[in-house]
Amino acid sequence: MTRSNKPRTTIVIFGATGDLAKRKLFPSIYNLYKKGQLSEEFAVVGVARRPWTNETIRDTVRQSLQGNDHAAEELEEFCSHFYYHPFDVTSKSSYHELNELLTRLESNYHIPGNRIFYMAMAPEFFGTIAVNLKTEGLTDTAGWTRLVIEKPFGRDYPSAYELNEEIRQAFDEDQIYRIDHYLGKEMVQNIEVIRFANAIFEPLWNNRYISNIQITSSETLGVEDRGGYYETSGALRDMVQNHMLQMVSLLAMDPPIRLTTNEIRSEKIKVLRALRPVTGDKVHKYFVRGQYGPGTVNGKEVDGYRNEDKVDPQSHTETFVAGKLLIDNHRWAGVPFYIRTGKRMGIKSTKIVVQFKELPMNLYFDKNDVMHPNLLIIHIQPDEGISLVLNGKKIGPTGETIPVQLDYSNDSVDGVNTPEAYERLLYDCMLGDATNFAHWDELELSWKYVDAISKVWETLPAQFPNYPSGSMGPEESDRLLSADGFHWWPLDTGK
Ligand SMILES: NC(=O)C1=CN([C@@H]2O[C@H](COP(=O)(O)OP(=O)(O)OC[C@H]3O[C@@H](n4cnc5c(N)ncnc54)[C@H](OP(=O)(O)O)[C@@H]3O)[C@@H](O)[C@H]2O)C=CC1
Ligand SMILES: O=C1O[C@H](COP(=O)(O)O)[C@@H](O)[C@H](O)[C@H]1O
Repeated sequence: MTRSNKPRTTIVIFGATGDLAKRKLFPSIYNLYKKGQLSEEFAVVGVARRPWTNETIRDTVRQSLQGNDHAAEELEEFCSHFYYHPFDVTSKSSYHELNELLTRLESNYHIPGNRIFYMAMAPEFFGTIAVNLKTEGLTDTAGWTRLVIEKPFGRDYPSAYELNEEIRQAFDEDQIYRIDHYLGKEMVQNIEVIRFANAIFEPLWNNRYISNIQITSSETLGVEDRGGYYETSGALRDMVQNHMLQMVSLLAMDPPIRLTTNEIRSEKIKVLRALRPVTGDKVHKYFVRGQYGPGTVNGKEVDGYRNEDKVDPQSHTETFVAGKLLIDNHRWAGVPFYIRTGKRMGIKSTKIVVQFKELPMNLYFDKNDVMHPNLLIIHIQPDEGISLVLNGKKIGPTGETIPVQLDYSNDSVDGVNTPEAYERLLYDCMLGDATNFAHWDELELSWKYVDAISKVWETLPAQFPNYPSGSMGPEESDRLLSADGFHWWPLDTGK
């Protein structure tokens, strides 16, 4: 790896004492370090209110890496690059002191003023911090400065717009890296390759050959300790506005003319522009919401959502969403994209199933009434891979057809341990590659799409809870597909 692939950088983590930093960011930075993707000359500065010291943050980093395979000496060397700065987001002097620390570290580590500011604290501070970074001179360096913004980016279009305007006072669009961690997942990134590097798929990737596409992201966990946040969000804002619509865009976009950030983003944006808005009465026809009640998940009895910590016992917040999306363009007219996501479901799985249309005529009608449709399954997590379901001859004299499956699994490739989404995204940010981050135009369109749905849901209380924990969501979700003559493919299809 050449030096240009490992820019000398300081990473400033706002919210370094929090959960995200400990669970995702520290281990990701460590993995980059171990793989040699970080320059030896780097510094990480943790910022939060708690009166921690450099030693406290280094201890926390050590704890967060427990269970990782590492040599003690290597770990100590890694931790020595971590610094802590107690901070008040509204105090100018906090920014001045931080700037002094950064300047000192840049001199010690020969870092040419490259700074990543990572916003990992409550979203209400994102705008204030961004503006202060500019006004107090922290973006005024000899190198580049980039702002990484965690979700949620607003809670609807107006609040997202306001936040964006605030941030744009301080950073240009090309300096802003809005995280959608699904875009860092190995198999989400593979969607593009499967589509654009295989002659057998792209010619069929349209409404002549595909009957429907199903995207499921189901979780077995409930809201855990995030009840407070989730009450203001719900599954539509938490998962659909970002991760689910990002996957729809990647599946539906036209081939970009080049694999550059701008060309890819431009094609994804066209998909979001072509989404048929779901408004008024249509919301009940095209979207289903659910909330989990008590039940059994992985053999364990669990409470319903309304009994979770920091949740209103009468809450109308949805923990499940299924929807039918239509894309009004030549390629996709008439092809439903079904999405489904929920908490406390029977299985943890993110999967895409592309169902191809039937052949015009079934030559094997006397042996099989119905032929199994061809399926392309993209396994995103926890297993990573691709399956193709074809029809073959059943062994023996009957001449019947049976579905046969070709499987590729990332796990079966020797020595492959696919990087964590955060690891990949941090590295992209260091390299200045914003392809796998959300552009403002994508946020604008996706918020407007989901706002129309939440507007209707907010006016009409739901009959909650309407699915037991451990199930696959409310029955209406099945009816959404059966009304069109389809069904959700079981999540163990292609395993
Ligand atoms: N945790 C996760 O898995 C995920 C989190 N996110 C997003 O990441 C962000 C952080 O989440 P998470 O780590 O879970 O949150 P936590 O509540 O665990 O941490 C919040 C952090 O912000 C700091 N903080 C809070 N108020 C202030 C303040 N006034 N001045 C300075 N620091 C402050 C806290 O430290 P202190 O109390 O010491 O000041 C703490 O370090 C949120 O936007 C969240 O939505 C996104 C996806 C997943
Ligand atoms: O962004 C979020 O994603 C997680 C699910 O992520 P995954 O990588 O485990 O699929 C979800 O639990 C959380 O509520 C949401 O904020």
